[in-house]
Amino acid sequence: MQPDISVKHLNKVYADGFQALKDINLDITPGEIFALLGPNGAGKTTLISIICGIVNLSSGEVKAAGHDIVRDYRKARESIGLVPQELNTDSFETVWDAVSFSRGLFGKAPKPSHIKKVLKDLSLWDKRDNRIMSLSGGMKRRVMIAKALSHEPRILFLDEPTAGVDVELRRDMWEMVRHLREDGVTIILTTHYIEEAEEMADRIGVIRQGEIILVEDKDRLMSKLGKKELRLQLHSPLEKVPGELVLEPIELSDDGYELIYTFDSQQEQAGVARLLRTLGDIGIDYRDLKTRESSLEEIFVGLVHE
Ligand SMILES: Nc1ncnc2c1ncn2[C@@H]1O[C@H](COP(=O)(O)OP(=O)(O)OP(=O)(O)O)[C@@H](O)[C@H]1O
Repeated sequence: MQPDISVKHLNKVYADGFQALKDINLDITPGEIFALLGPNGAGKTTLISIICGIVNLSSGEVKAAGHDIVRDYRKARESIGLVPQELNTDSFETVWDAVSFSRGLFGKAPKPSHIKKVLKDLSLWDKRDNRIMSLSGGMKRRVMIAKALSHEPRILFLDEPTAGVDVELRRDMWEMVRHLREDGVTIILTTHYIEEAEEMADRIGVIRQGEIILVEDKDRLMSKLGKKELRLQLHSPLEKVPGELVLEPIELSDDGYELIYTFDSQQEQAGVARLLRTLGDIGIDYRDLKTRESSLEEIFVGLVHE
């Protein structure tokens, strides 16, 4: 299957000589939700802006829906909807007019049925005759998405879609993004809320100092790099980790009532079984046992600080 976005050996050096992107290679598959994670200044916006034709590339090749973004700019751009980080919505226009106008910018003939569907999908239909400036922040954000979808793009970029929105609205946005995917839209989002990537993404790319350091299926990433923790609450406190267990990745809590065993998801079964057997052999009783998996956030922090 031809990727919806194909980036090959992409480099970006800004006019001041700063190299913001270094040999980026990335393919985005049709219909996936791809989350691009990286610390501030890693190059996320630069990468998105190049794919969307807002910033010029220095070298390399980028295609969107099979069209080269330099040689075939119009076709490439037409296939993309972009919801930028900055809200640009201090407008006297009505929601309906603004969204219809955006479609016109791509040279597409008016299609009120599509505008109506987009506004309904984004719960903006009741607000269609309201001026944008009179809407709440959350509604304005929806208008930005509606504008980005007005010309029926097959690829949607969301740059920090939920920055500064409250938890409830964030959940609404996630729901909306899932619906878009069900409609067949390919979605690429950048986010600082790692929980957002964990919740939504099929695949995750991590960018650090202009380089993509990892691209991985989310579930595989979490099972590959994630750690699990097993906490055993003991009946009576221990003074130190028993000699039989000192070679294991095990710690004793300060009060002596808890043994904490950390293990890779892959080693799981053998290690835990051995541990529990040993505890039985040496007569240590526990009254409760809890496991915890590391979150994507912990994995991410580990990756970017390596
Ligand atoms: N026009 C420019 N000229 C020179 N350097 C720039 C320019 N735009 C961005 N940069 C630099 O390129 C690097 C990447 O910036 P970019 O905005 O792409 O990062 P980001 O990952 O999107 O960060 P954030 O999460 O803060 O939005 C930063 O060091 C930034 O200072």
